[in-house]
Amino acid sequence: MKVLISGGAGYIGSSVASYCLDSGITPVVLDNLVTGRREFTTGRIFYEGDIADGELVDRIYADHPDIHAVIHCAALIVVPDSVNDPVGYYRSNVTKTLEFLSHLLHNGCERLIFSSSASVYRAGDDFTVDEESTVDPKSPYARSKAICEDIMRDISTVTPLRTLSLRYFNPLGADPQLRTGTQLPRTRQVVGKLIEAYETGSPFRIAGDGFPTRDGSGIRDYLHVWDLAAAHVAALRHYDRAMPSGARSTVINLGTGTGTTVFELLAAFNQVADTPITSVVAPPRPGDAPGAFTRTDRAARLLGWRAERTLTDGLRDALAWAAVWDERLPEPDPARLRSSTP
Ligand SMILES: O=c1ccn([C@@H]2O[C@H](COP(=O)(O)OP(=O)(O)O[C@H]3O[C@H](CO)[C@H](O)[C@H](O)[C@H]3O)[C@@H](O)[C@H]2O)c(=O)[nH]1
Repeated sequence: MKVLISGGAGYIGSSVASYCLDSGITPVVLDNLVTGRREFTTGRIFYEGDIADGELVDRIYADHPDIHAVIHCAALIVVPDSVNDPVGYYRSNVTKTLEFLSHLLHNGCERLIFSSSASVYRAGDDFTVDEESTVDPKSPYARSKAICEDIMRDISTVTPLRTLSLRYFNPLGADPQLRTGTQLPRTRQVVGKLIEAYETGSPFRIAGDGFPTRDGSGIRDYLHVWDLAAAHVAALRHYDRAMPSGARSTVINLGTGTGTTVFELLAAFNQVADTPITSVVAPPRPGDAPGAFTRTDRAARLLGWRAERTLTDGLRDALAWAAVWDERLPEPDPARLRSSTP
């Protein structure tokens, strides 16, 4: 089986590509390398360019007429950046996705898997959500994902293209073989901040302890990126089963089913790290929500998939990835980051 992965040089896309290779599936990577890493494409079929570039998409299909499905991961993902630059975010995530979809339709694509986000949900009082929970995106980033899902649903109704949206909770860790991982060693996400505290000796800042959770800190559903990648391969293999009752589009949540607070995450990190880190309670980040974790029944039923790796596995692999990162990957060129938009 051959699969086109947009954003296949990013954190999730490259992990999915690695998992595909290990499963006997050939990934064809399309990435403009604005945030993706060329190093993650080494030895893989790779097209450098934009998802909105119709000629390029036509060329990919001409070169690979046996593409069975498309996994669309390419997107900008930083929530605060999306608040400051809604035009750029809607252009990258919505307008370009619409262009990409039209080029895929033109080339006869019938199966799409879309990287969506748990951030589209409004969580209930017990912090759990499932696929029937209210969609109430709070940032341009989250709204761009919800809009894309709506666009895909409309397109699926009247074209041969069926769409499966996978709503990710919080990925962490790296490919256990350390071929791919986060593009930067210290991401802005919480695990990046824990690693930064570990490496620099500065205290980790717990962003708020006044949320209505069991210990006051934010709660999330942390999912090993290798489990997340496995879910994509399950989705490729069980695509028809994932569309119950002849549905043309559906959504599935990908999480572990377990909520972890920041205090609990910190304790787990200190179990894994050889030197424990210190912490301070800081104010919450602007716009931060208490958080949510997912019920996992639909993913189990439709994909036959459940997360298998533990939080400890994820933190250990994140630390291992950070340790090899400096020797493997040079700093990205800041001029390139500034000058281009995916
Ligand atoms: O230095 C930090 C950073 C984070 N946190 C806490 O850690 C938890 C997780 O924060 P993350 O930033 O790792 O994750 P979020 O769920 O808040 O947001 C993540 O998921 C979003 C989509 O749901 C976007 O992808 C976003 O870029 C990504 O950071 C939150 O409770 C946050 O308050 C801290 O305590 N200290």
